[in-house]
Amino acid sequence: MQNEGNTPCNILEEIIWYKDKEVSQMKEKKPLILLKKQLSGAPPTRDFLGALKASYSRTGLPALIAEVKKASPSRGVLREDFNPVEIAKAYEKGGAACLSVLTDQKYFQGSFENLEAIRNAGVECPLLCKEFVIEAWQIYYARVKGADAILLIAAVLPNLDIQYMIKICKLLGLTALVEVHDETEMDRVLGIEGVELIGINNRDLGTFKVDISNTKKLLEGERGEKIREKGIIVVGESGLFTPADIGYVQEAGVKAVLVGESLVKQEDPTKGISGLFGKDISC
Ligand SMILES: O=P(O)(O)OC[C@@H](O)[C@@H](O)c1c[nH]c2ccccc12
Repeated sequence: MQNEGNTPCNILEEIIWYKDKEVSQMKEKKPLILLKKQLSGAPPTRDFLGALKASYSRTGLPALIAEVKKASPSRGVLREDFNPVEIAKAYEKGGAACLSVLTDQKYFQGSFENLEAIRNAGVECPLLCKEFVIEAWQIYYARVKGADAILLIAAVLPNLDIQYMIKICKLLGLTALVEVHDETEMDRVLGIEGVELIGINNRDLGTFKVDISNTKKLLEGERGEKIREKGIIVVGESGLFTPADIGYVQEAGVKAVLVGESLVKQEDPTKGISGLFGKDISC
C-alpha cells in the first residue's frame, strides 16, 4: 500500500499513509490478543442507531451527531480553549442524540484519551469514534476505549474490507457508519450486505471542497428509493451551519446530521445547537 519514495497525491492519501505506520506501532504495543482480553470486562455498548431513530421520532428533525473536534487540516484550530468533556456535556444538554469524537491526533488534534474521558465522565449519548480505519485492529481498540460506533470510509476501504469490518462491528455491538462522498461510492456501499447507516460527506476529503447539495444529489432517484427500501438511515455530514441547511438536507431525505465546526466554535455549544436548528431540541 505504501510507497516511501512517492509523495501522496492528496491529503486523504497522506493521512492514510501516516495512519498505516501509526497503527503498526500501536499494534506492537497492544496486540489483538491483549485487546480481546480487555474486551471481556468492558461495559456494554449503547445503541447508536437506536438513539438516532428515537431522536428523529421525538423531534421530527434530523437527529444530531455533534462532533468534538479541535482542529482539521482544512480549517486549522477551531477552538483554542478546547475541553472535550465540557464540550461533550454541553452537546448532550443541548439535545444531541449522539456524539462524534475525533481520535486522529496528527491531522485533527484528537485522541483516544478524549474518547475515554468523555465515556468516563458520565455522558450518556452513544459515541462515534471518528477515525481513519484501515485495519480491524482499530475497531477492537475503539471498543476498548469506549466507542459505541465507528466510521468506515468508503474512499479508503474496498468493499470486502467494509463487509468484513461490519461483521466485526456486529460482533462487538458497535454501529458502523459507512461514509460515502460520490455516486460511485454510494452504489458500491448499497451493494454491501448489512449496511444500516450511511453518511454522505459534503466535504471531498481529497480537495476539502464542501457542497451541501452533494447530500441531495446522492439521494435522488433510484438511489433514494433503494435506500428507503432497505430501511437505511442516512446522515448528512459536514458544512451545515444554519436552520436552512438542516431543512435542506432533511428535505433531501436524511434522518440525521453530523455537525462539527459550526457548533464547536460557539462560546456555548448548547446554545449553538438551538441556533443551528432554529429551536430548542433538548426536550
Ligand atoms: O466540521 P463540519 O464541517 O461540521 O464536519 C463534521 C464532520 O462531518 C467532519 O468532521 C467529517 C466527516 N467525515 C470525516 C472523516 C474524517 C474526518 C472528519 C470528517
